[in-house]
Amino acid sequence: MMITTNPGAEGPMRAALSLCRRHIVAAFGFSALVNILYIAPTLYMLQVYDRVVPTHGRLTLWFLTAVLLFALVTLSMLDRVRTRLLVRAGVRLDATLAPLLLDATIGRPDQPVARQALREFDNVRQTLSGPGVLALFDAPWTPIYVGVCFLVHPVLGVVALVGGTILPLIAWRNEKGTRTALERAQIAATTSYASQEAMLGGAEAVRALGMRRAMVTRQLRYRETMLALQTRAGFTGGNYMTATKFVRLALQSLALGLGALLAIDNQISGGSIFAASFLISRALAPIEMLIGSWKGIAQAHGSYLRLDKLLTETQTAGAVTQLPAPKGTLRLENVTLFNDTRDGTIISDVSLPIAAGEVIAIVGPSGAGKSTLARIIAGAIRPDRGRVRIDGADATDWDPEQLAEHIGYLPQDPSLFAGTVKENIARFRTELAHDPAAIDAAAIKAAERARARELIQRLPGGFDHELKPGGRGLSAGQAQRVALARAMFGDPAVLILDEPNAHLDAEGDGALLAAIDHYKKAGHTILVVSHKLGILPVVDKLLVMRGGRVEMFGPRDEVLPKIAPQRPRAVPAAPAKPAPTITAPSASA
Ligand SMILES: Nc1ncnc2c1ncn2[C@@H]1O[C@H](COP(=O)(O)OP(=O)(O)OP(=O)(O)O)[C@@H](O)[C@H]1O
Repeated sequence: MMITTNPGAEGPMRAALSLCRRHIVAAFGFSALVNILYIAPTLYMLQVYDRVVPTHGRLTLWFLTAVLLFALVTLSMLDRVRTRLLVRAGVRLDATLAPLLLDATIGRPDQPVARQALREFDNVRQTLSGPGVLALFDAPWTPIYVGVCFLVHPVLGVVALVGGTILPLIAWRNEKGTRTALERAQIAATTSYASQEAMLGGAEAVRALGMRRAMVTRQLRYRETMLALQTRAGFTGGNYMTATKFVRLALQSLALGLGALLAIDNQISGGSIFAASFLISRALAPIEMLIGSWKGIAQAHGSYLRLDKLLTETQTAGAVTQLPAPKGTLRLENVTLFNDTRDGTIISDVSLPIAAGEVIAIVGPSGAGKSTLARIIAGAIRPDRGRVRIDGADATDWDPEQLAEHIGYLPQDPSLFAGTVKENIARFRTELAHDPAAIDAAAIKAAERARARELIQRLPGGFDHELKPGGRGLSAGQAQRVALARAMFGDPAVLILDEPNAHLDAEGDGALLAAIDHYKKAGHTILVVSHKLGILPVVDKLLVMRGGRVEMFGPRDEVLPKIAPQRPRAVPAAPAKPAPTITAPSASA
């Protein structure tokens, strides 16, 4: 079932939980039966002391024992069933939420909670079927046990009532005393794990640059913060746990003593002494268990809230109308992107018309915002203001996965993944149970379009060459050409290539130029971010960026003399040597 968020409606986590409501309600119902059966040993004890021992009734003892064993076997089975119901609820929750959470992690990789989302979710799922939740289900039975104590004798009832009042107070103090520390510890842990993951991603550079000890020290500092907060919460929780144990043991013993006094005065039977102590212990057990498991419950609750926020923020609208395949007309309207602190912009008010079939080179100095603009047009990030229109329709009106089929994007860092070269080129469509033969054919065609087929076939295993995590196993130039083939998979109407020739040799440069030329002739729209002149022969227009703004935009032959007056007038047909770089004029020029 699809979970969507409407303003004012229940959050996505709650909506998912409500899908498991039947399991949870059933587990609660079984808890009621379990708690009724927990009285069986007490009744057995009463009967043995008060009926069997005085009358020497062996047969009665056999009968009572048989009934008790039957009750205990039933209790164990019911206990097992309620635990299994909660585990099943967890599995169901996983089936509903794991795809949404994985999707959300891709949507917000900048957030530590997104990086740890599945770990946080596993925490919630395991807590759901853990002893803390069972204790929560048992807790409503505490007043009933206290009531039964009153039935044995009002004095013993008062002792149970004292325990039933003091322990929830301790539990409440425990919750108040540890909540903030636990929340902070959890956030510190999430940040620490996320930073560790990032460090491992750059482990090679860390080793080569002699940053090993420095990075370990920094990582330990994060852990220290996390440990200090966890220790503080642990100490506070431990104090309350000790107090709980003391109160329970003291009241249990007191009940024995008082019971003995009452028995001496012939107000209760001998068996009732032990029965009352047992009932008090049973009445207080869930509260004691709750205090003991509170850390886990509070952490799971924190995770629940963070995941709910993440899902609410990243959820895409439900079904959107399927639009026809675009021809490739682009229009940028006041596209603006703020920086992280939102006190400045990375892209400011960019408005551009790009006709279908045009080839645009985006140039400008480092940090001008070229890659960021390319990422926005490719749909990798959303602008904070303004819109990108494709064939007149706002890009956000498209189903992102459907739109991505019509956009080929080559990021600055090739971003290949563990898997075969073919799987990477085919954008892992093999995972979606599409026709494998058609995917193979499309992957080979894309490699041919990118002029990368020969290069791939020279690899061990060719198209089935396995890449390691992070796409390792190829040279930078090879990776770039495989990523170019991936961009061209499915002959998309729009191609956005960010520094496609950054790592290419002369052969690669030529191949790239031929590939772009082919797409241009076929009427595809192409945007190329580049510092190199090699692509100029196929370029129609130049977009010059500076400081996140459009500095110049127009036909190549009009813009080029203004930004590179030192260049020879004729545009080279193809670079014989490594291509020189395109430089925008300095701000003062
Ligand atoms: N992920 C990010 N988070 C925050 N700021 C970013 C991010 N990526 C880029 N920036 C900022 O955006 C600005 C533009 O960066 P961008 O990568 O778009 O420049 P560029 O013109 O492509 O540079 P280059 O030619 O060096 O690749 C930079 O000042 C950079 O600090």
